[in-house]
Amino acid sequence: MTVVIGLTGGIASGKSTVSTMLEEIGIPVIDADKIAKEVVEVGQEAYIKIVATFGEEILLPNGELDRLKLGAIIFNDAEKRKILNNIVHPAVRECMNERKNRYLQAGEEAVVLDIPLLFEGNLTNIVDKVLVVYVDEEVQLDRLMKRNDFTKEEALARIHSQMPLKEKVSRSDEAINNNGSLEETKKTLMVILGKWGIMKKVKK
Ligand SMILES: CC(C)(COP(=O)(O)OP(=O)(O)OC[C@H]1O[C@@H](n2cnc3c(N)ncnc32)[C@H](O)[C@@H]1O)[C@@H](O)C(=O)NCCC(=O)NCCS
Ligand SMILES: Nc1ncnc2c1ncn2[C@@H]1O[C@H](COP(=O)(O)OP(=O)(O)OP(=O)(O)O)[C@@H](O)[C@H]1O
Repeated sequence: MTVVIGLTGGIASGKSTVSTMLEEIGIPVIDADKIAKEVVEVGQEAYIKIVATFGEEILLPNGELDRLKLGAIIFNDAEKRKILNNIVHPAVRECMNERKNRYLQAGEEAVVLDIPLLFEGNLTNIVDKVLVVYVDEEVQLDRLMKRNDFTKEEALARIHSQMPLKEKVSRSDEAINNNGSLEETKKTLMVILGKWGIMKKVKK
């Protein structure tokens, strides 16, 4: 039986970093952020709905979504965020499910669904185990500001649009503290996979 792992955390807490480690050891990862970008490409159903709802002012001159502009709107307005989520999330869920089923049919030992909003979107029922990657808020703020070149205000708006990380940790099966080095994070990850019995067929 394939173990379906839901990997989640907060913005810039280190999910992609852990995803890369999982891929390196041969465990397939389905990335919700990547799919959320695919389903809003020009001409897709979700794209058309977004333009109809938010107006053409959220487009770049080439017709693609201006993600910075749309982000500035939805991370500062809970109602508008809900509207965008209701457009994008059903398409993301459908696509993730299709890909997950393909891995199940292929008989993979484990498959990871990297979903930033696993708890917020009530998606814990589609996974067997929940793994949360967490950091302290100062570390999160610092890494997010550096990675995206955000002001403190922009970064905090994004952090506060999500469920507090402490709550995610308390609802997880296992959690990785990613305040330290990448080596420490990898070590914790390997211990957790071992606990879940996911080591046997994994390529080293
Ligand atoms: C608002 C958008 C255009 C901003 O794009 P941008 O390129 O700046 O960010 P990106 O998509 O890479 O997301 C970065 C991180 O932001 C956080 N985030 C994204 N959307 C949301 C949301 N609706 N609510 C809370 N946090 C979110 C996640 O932690 C995510 O990992 C984009 O995030 C979006 O379309 N969001 C709605 C879809 C969504 O919920 N995606 C996330 C998981 S499916
Ligand atoms: N242990 C670490 N030490 C130092 N920097 C780190 C560590 N882990 C992650 N980072 C850096 O912190 C930033 C955020 O990490 P990452 O992109 O993996 O987070 P994420 O949770 O996937 O973010 P998002 O929710 O935005 O997709 C990146 O710039 C990454 O290189």
